[in-house]
Amino acid sequence: MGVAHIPTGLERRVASRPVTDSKETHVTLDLEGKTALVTGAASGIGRAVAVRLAAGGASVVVLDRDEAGAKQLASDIDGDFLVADLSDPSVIDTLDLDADILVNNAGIQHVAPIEEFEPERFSLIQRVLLEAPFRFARALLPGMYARGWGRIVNVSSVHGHRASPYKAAYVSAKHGLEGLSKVIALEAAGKGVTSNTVCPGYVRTPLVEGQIADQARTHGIDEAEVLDDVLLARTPVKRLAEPEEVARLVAFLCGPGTDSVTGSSFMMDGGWTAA
Ligand SMILES: NC(=O)c1ccc[n+]([C@@H]2O[C@H](COP(=O)([O-])OP(=O)(O)OC[C@H]3O[C@@H](n4cnc5c(N)ncnc54)[C@H](O)[C@@H]3O)[C@@H](O)[C@H]2O)c1
Repeated sequence: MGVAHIPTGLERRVASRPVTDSKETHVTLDLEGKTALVTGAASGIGRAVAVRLAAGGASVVVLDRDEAGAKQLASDIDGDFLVADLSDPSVIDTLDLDADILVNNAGIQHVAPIEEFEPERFSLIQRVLLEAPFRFARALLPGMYARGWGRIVNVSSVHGHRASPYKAAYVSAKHGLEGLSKVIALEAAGKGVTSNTVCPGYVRTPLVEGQIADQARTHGIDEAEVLDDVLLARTPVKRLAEPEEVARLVAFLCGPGTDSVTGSSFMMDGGWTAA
Protein backbone atom coordinates (compact mmCIF):
# COMPACT_ATOMS: atom_id res chain seq x y z
CA MET A 1 0.00 0.00 0.00
CA GLY A 2 1.36 3.44 -0.89
CA VAL A 3 2.01 5.85 1.91
CA ALA A 4 2.71 8.92 -0.20
CA HIS A 5 1.93 12.18 1.54
CA ILE A 6 -0.36 14.91 0.33
CA PRO A 7 1.97 17.80 -0.62
CA THR A 8 2.37 20.41 2.07
CA GLY A 9 0.65 23.22 0.15
CA LEU A 10 -2.28 21.00 -0.58
CA GLU A 11 -2.44 19.75 2.96
CA ARG A 12 -2.58 23.36 4.13
CA ARG A 13 -5.45 24.11 1.74
CA VAL A 14 -7.46 21.13 2.95
CA ALA A 15 -6.66 21.83 6.57
CA SER A 16 -7.79 25.43 6.16
CA ARG A 17 -11.32 24.28 5.35
CA PRO A 18 -13.18 24.57 8.63
CA VAL A 19 -14.25 21.45 10.45
CA THR A 20 -17.51 22.83 11.77
CA ASP A 21 -18.37 19.97 14.13
CA SER A 22 -14.98 19.19 15.60
CA LYS A 23 -15.98 20.05 19.19
CA GLU A 24 -15.74 17.08 21.50
CA THR A 25 -19.11 15.36 21.85
CA HIS A 26 -20.38 14.78 25.34
CA VAL A 27 -21.54 11.24 24.77
CA THR A 28 -19.94 9.22 27.54
CA LEU A 29 -19.04 5.67 26.71
CA ASP A 30 -19.29 3.19 29.50
CA LEU A 31 -17.06 0.38 28.31
CA GLU A 32 -15.54 -0.50 31.70
CA GLY A 33 -14.95 -4.25 31.88
CA LYS A 34 -15.28 -4.71 28.11
CA THR A 35 -12.51 -6.00 25.86
CA ALA A 36 -12.23 -4.70 22.31
CA LEU A 37 -10.26 -6.14 19.41
CA VAL A 38 -9.52 -3.56 16.72
CA THR A 39 -7.88 -4.79 13.51
CA GLY A 40 -5.59 -2.53 11.49
CA ALA A 41 -5.29 -0.34 14.56
CA ALA A 42 -1.70 0.84 14.03
CA SER A 43 -2.79 3.60 11.64
CA GLY A 44 -5.59 5.86 10.46
CA ILE A 45 -9.19 5.04 11.38
CA GLY A 46 -8.32 1.92 13.39
CA ARG A 47 -5.91 3.88 15.52
CA ALA A 48 -8.49 6.59 16.24
CA VAL A 49 -11.07 3.89 17.12
CA ALA A 50 -8.66 2.14 19.50
CA VAL A 51 -7.85 5.43 21.25
CA ARG A 52 -11.54 6.31 21.63
CA LEU A 53 -12.59 2.89 22.92
CA ALA A 54 -9.74 2.93 25.43
CA ALA A 55 -10.81 6.41 26.55
CA GLY A 56 -14.30 4.95 27.08
CA GLY A 57 -12.88 2.41 29.52
CA ALA A 58 -12.41 -0.67 27.30
CA SER A 59 -9.29 -2.86 27.39
CA VAL A 60 -8.17 -2.68 23.79
CA VAL A 61 -6.22 -5.26 21.83
CA VAL A 62 -4.47 -3.61 18.90
CA LEU A 63 -4.06 -6.05 16.01
CA ASP A 64 -1.91 -5.16 13.01
CA ARG A 65 0.84 -6.50 10.77
CA ASP A 66 2.86 -3.40 11.68
CA GLU A 67 4.56 -4.61 14.83
CA ALA A 68 6.21 -1.34 15.82
CA GLY A 69 3.01 0.67 15.31
CA ALA A 70 0.85 -1.85 17.19
CA LYS A 71 3.30 -2.03 20.08
CA GLN A 72 3.56 1.74 20.38
CA LEU A 73 -0.19 2.32 20.36
CA ALA A 74 -0.82 -0.49 22.84
CA SER A 75 1.67 1.12 25.18
CA ASP A 76 0.09 4.59 24.68
CA ILE A 77 -3.41 3.37 25.55
CA ASP A 78 -2.39 0.82 28.13
CA GLY A 79 -3.70 -2.03 25.98
CA ASP A 80 -2.35 -5.22 24.44
CA PHE A 81 -1.20 -5.92 20.93
CA LEU A 82 -1.23 -8.81 18.50
CA VAL A 83 0.91 -8.95 15.38
CA ALA A 84 -0.80 -10.79 12.54
CA ASP A 85 -0.73 -10.53 8.77
CA LEU A 86 -4.30 -10.97 7.58
CA SER A 87 -3.24 -11.67 4.02
CA ASP A 88 -3.40 -15.25 5.28
CA PRO A 89 -6.59 -15.12 7.35
CA SER A 90 -6.22 -18.74 8.47
CA VAL A 91 -3.76 -17.27 11.01
CA ILE A 92 -6.86 -16.05 12.90
CA ASP A 93 -7.78 -19.63 13.77
CA THR A 94 -4.41 -20.09 15.49
CA LEU A 95 -4.94 -17.12 17.84
CA ASP A 96 -6.60 -17.53 21.20
CA LEU A 97 -9.20 -14.78 20.83
CA ASP A 98 -11.96 -13.50 23.06
CA ALA A 99 -13.50 -10.01 23.06
CA ASP A 100 -16.81 -8.24 23.69
CA ILE A 101 -16.24 -5.79 20.86
CA LEU A 102 -14.82 -6.51 17.41
CA VAL A 103 -13.95 -3.75 14.99
CA ASN A 104 -13.03 -5.20 11.59
CA ASN A 105 -11.06 -2.33 10.17
CA ALA A 106 -7.80 -3.53 8.55
CA GLY A 107 -7.79 -2.57 4.91
CA ILE A 108 -5.80 -2.22 1.72
CA GLN A 109 -6.61 -0.76 -1.66
CA HIS A 110 -5.40 -1.18 -5.22
CA VAL A 111 -6.38 0.79 -8.29
CA ALA A 112 -6.07 -0.74 -11.79
CA PRO A 113 -8.28 -1.50 -14.79
CA ILE A 114 -9.66 -5.05 -14.69
CA GLU A 115 -7.59 -6.21 -17.65
CA GLU A 116 -4.42 -5.25 -15.75
CA PHE A 117 -5.60 -6.33 -12.29
CA GLU A 118 -3.49 -9.32 -11.23
CA PRO A 119 -5.77 -12.12 -9.96
CA GLU A 120 -3.48 -12.73 -6.97
CA ARG A 121 -3.85 -9.11 -5.88
CA PHE A 122 -7.63 -9.35 -6.33
CA SER A 123 -7.76 -12.40 -4.09
CA LEU A 124 -5.41 -10.83 -1.50
CA ILE A 125 -7.80 -7.88 -1.12
CA GLN A 126 -10.77 -10.29 -0.70
CA ARG A 127 -8.85 -12.15 2.02
CA VAL A 128 -7.96 -9.05 4.03
CA LEU A 129 -11.25 -7.16 3.60
CA LEU A 130 -13.75 -10.01 3.64
CA GLU A 131 -12.41 -13.40 4.71
CA ALA A 132 -10.61 -11.98 7.78
CA PRO A 133 -13.81 -10.31 9.15
CA PHE A 134 -15.68 -13.60 8.60
CA ARG A 135 -13.02 -15.55 10.51
CA PHE A 136 -12.86 -12.98 13.35
CA ALA A 137 -16.65 -13.09 13.73
CA ARG A 138 -16.56 -16.90 13.67
CA ALA A 139 -13.92 -16.94 16.41
CA LEU A 140 -15.55 -14.33 18.67
CA LEU A 141 -19.31 -14.90 18.36
CA PRO A 142 -19.45 -17.97 20.65
CA GLY A 143 -17.99 -15.96 23.57
CA MET A 144 -20.31 -13.00 22.86
CA TYR A 145 -23.33 -15.33 22.77
CA ALA A 146 -22.25 -16.99 26.02
CA ARG A 147 -22.04 -13.58 27.76
CA GLY A 148 -25.22 -12.28 26.09
CA TRP A 149 -23.50 -9.12 24.87
CA GLY A 150 -21.35 -8.18 21.91
CA ARG A 151 -20.72 -5.51 19.33
CA ILE A 152 -19.30 -6.01 15.84
CA VAL A 153 -18.56 -2.97 13.72
CA ASN A 154 -17.28 -3.53 10.20
CA VAL A 155 -15.50 -0.61 8.64
CA SER A 156 -16.87 -0.72 5.12
CA SER A 157 -16.95 2.18 2.67
CA VAL A 158 -19.11 4.16 0.31
CA HIS A 159 -17.76 1.52 -2.06
CA GLY A 160 -19.79 -1.06 -0.15
CA HIS A 161 -22.79 0.58 -1.79
CA ARG A 162 -21.59 2.05 -5.04
CA ALA A 163 -18.85 1.31 -7.54
CA SER A 164 -16.01 3.32 -9.02
CA PRO A 165 -13.98 2.15 -11.99
CA TYR A 166 -10.54 0.57 -11.39
CA LYS A 167 -11.41 -0.71 -7.89
CA ALA A 168 -12.73 -4.17 -8.77
CA ALA A 169 -11.30 -5.91 -5.72
CA TYR A 170 -12.06 -3.19 -3.16
CA VAL A 171 -15.63 -2.53 -4.37
CA SER A 172 -16.54 -6.22 -4.52
CA ALA A 173 -14.97 -6.99 -1.11
CA LYS A 174 -16.74 -4.05 0.57
CA HIS A 175 -20.07 -5.06 -1.01
CA GLY A 176 -19.41 -8.55 0.38
CA LEU A 177 -18.65 -7.11 3.82
CA GLU A 178 -22.02 -5.32 3.82
CA GLY A 179 -23.72 -8.67 3.18
CA LEU A 180 -21.65 -10.47 5.81
CA SER A 181 -22.46 -7.81 8.42
CA LYS A 182 -26.21 -8.24 7.78
CA VAL A 183 -26.02 -12.03 8.00
CA ILE A 184 -24.20 -11.75 11.34
CA ALA A 185 -26.86 -9.28 12.55
CA LEU A 186 -29.64 -11.73 11.70
CA GLU A 187 -27.93 -14.74 13.27
CA ALA A 188 -27.06 -12.73 16.41
CA ALA A 189 -30.47 -11.08 16.79
CA GLY A 190 -31.98 -11.58 20.23
CA LYS A 191 -28.64 -12.62 21.73
CA GLY A 192 -27.48 -9.16 22.80
CA VAL A 193 -25.03 -8.99 19.90
CA THR A 194 -25.21 -6.38 17.14
CA SER A 195 -23.43 -6.05 13.80
CA ASN A 196 -23.28 -2.88 11.73
CA THR A 197 -21.14 -1.22 9.11
CA VAL A 198 -19.82 2.32 8.89
CA CYS A 199 -19.21 3.59 5.39
CA PRO A 200 -16.75 6.46 5.14
CA GLY A 201 -16.23 8.49 2.00
CA TYR A 202 -12.74 9.97 1.96
CA VAL A 203 -10.86 10.13 5.24
CA ARG A 204 -7.44 11.70 5.73
CA THR A 205 -5.29 8.58 6.30
CA PRO A 206 -2.24 6.97 4.68
CA LEU A 207 -4.61 4.72 2.67
CA VAL A 208 -6.32 7.66 0.98
CA GLU A 209 -3.01 9.45 0.48
CA GLY A 210 -1.76 6.33 -1.34
CA GLN A 211 -4.92 6.31 -3.44
CA ILE A 212 -4.39 9.94 -4.43
CA ALA A 213 -0.84 9.10 -5.53
CA ASP A 214 -2.06 6.01 -7.48
CA GLN A 215 -4.75 7.94 -9.30
CA ALA A 216 -2.35 10.77 -10.13
CA ARG A 217 -0.02 8.19 -11.71
CA THR A 218 -2.84 6.35 -13.54
CA HIS A 219 -4.31 9.52 -15.04
CA GLY A 220 -1.03 11.43 -15.50
CA ILE A 221 -2.23 14.41 -13.42
CA ASP A 222 -0.89 15.89 -10.22
CA GLU A 223 -2.06 14.97 -6.73
CA ALA A 224 -3.69 18.35 -6.10
CA GLU A 225 -5.91 17.81 -9.15
CA VAL A 226 -6.91 14.34 -7.95
CA LEU A 227 -7.87 15.75 -4.58
CA ASP A 228 -9.88 18.68 -5.96
CA ASP A 229 -11.31 17.21 -9.18
CA VAL A 230 -11.99 13.65 -8.04
CA LEU A 231 -12.22 13.28 -4.28
CA LEU A 232 -13.60 16.64 -3.20
CA ALA A 233 -15.74 16.92 -6.35
CA ARG A 234 -17.68 13.93 -4.98
CA THR A 235 -17.83 15.31 -1.44
CA PRO A 236 -20.41 18.06 -0.86
CA VAL A 237 -18.78 19.17 2.43
CA LYS A 238 -15.56 19.79 0.43
CA ARG A 239 -13.08 18.36 2.84
CA LEU A 240 -11.65 14.99 3.80
CA ALA A 241 -13.11 13.54 6.99
CA GLU A 242 -10.78 13.07 9.96
CA PRO A 243 -10.25 9.56 11.40
CA GLU A 244 -11.58 10.79 14.76
CA GLU A 245 -14.97 11.58 13.20
CA VAL A 246 -15.30 7.99 12.00
CA ALA A 247 -14.12 6.78 15.41
CA ARG A 248 -16.96 8.67 17.13
CA LEU A 249 -19.58 6.81 15.12
CA VAL A 250 -17.83 3.46 15.54
CA ALA A 251 -17.58 4.04 19.30
CA PHE A 252 -21.28 4.89 19.52
CA LEU A 253 -22.11 1.57 17.83
CA CYS A 254 -19.81 -0.24 20.29
CA GLY A 255 -21.54 1.22 23.30
CA PRO A 256 -24.28 -0.08 25.58
CA GLY A 257 -27.96 0.69 25.05
CA THR A 258 -27.90 0.22 21.28
CA ASP A 259 -29.26 -3.33 20.94
CA SER A 260 -31.84 -2.31 18.34
CA VAL A 261 -29.22 -0.75 16.12
CA THR A 262 -28.21 -3.78 14.10
CA GLY A 263 -27.95 -4.88 10.49
CA SER A 264 -27.51 -1.26 9.46
CA SER A 265 -25.04 0.68 7.34
CA PHE A 266 -24.09 4.19 8.36
CA MET A 267 -22.86 6.47 5.59
CA MET A 268 -20.16 8.95 6.67
CA ASP A 269 -19.32 10.47 3.36
CA GLY A 270 -19.78 14.23 3.63
CA GLY A 271 -22.98 13.95 1.58
CA TRP A 272 -21.47 12.02 -1.37
CA THR A 273 -24.23 9.38 -1.60
CA ALA A 274 -26.99 11.86 -0.80
CA ALA A 275 -26.36 13.60 -4.10
N1 LIG B 1 -9.30 6.41 4.37
C1 LIG B 1 -10.43 6.41 3.71
O1 LIG B 1 -10.76 7.37 3.00
C2 LIG B 1 -11.38 5.26 3.81
C3 LIG B 1 -12.63 5.38 3.20
C4 LIG B 1 -13.53 4.34 3.28
C5 LIG B 1 -13.20 3.19 3.97
N2 LIG B 1 -11.98 3.08 4.55
C6 LIG B 1 -11.68 1.83 5.26
O2 LIG B 1 -11.21 2.12 6.53
C7 LIG B 1 -10.34 1.07 6.99
C8 LIG B 1 -9.06 1.68 7.55
O3 LIG B 1 -8.42 2.40 6.52
P1 LIG B 1 -7.42 3.61 6.79
O4 LIG B 1 -7.76 4.63 5.80
O5 LIG B 1 -7.37 3.95 8.22
O6 LIG B 1 -6.06 2.92 6.31
P2 LIG B 1 -4.56 2.93 6.89
O7 LIG B 1 -3.72 2.48 5.76
O8 LIG B 1 -4.25 4.20 7.58
O9 LIG B 1 -4.63 1.79 8.00
C9 LIG B 1 -4.86 0.44 7.65
C10 LIG B 1 -4.23 -0.44 8.70
O10 LIG B 1 -4.49 -1.79 8.33
C11 LIG B 1 -3.30 -2.54 8.50
N3 LIG B 1 -3.28 -3.66 7.57
C12 LIG B 1 -3.33 -3.61 6.21
N4 LIG B 1 -3.19 -4.83 5.71
C13 LIG B 1 -3.07 -5.68 6.75
C14 LIG B 1 -2.86 -7.08 6.87
N5 LIG B 1 -2.72 -7.85 5.78
N6 LIG B 1 -2.77 -7.62 8.09
C15 LIG B 1 -2.85 -6.85 9.19
N7 LIG B 1 -3.03 -5.51 9.16
C16 LIG B 1 -3.13 -4.93 7.94
C17 LIG B 1 -2.18 -1.56 8.16
O11 LIG B 1 -0.93 -1.97 8.68
C18 LIG B 1 -2.70 -0.28 8.78
O12 LIG B 1 -2.30 -0.14 10.12
C19 LIG B 1 -10.11 0.17 5.76
O13 LIG B 1 -10.93 -0.98 5.86
C20 LIG B 1 -10.56 1.04 4.61
O14 LIG B 1 -11.02 0.27 3.51
C21 LIG B 1 -11.06 4.08 4.49
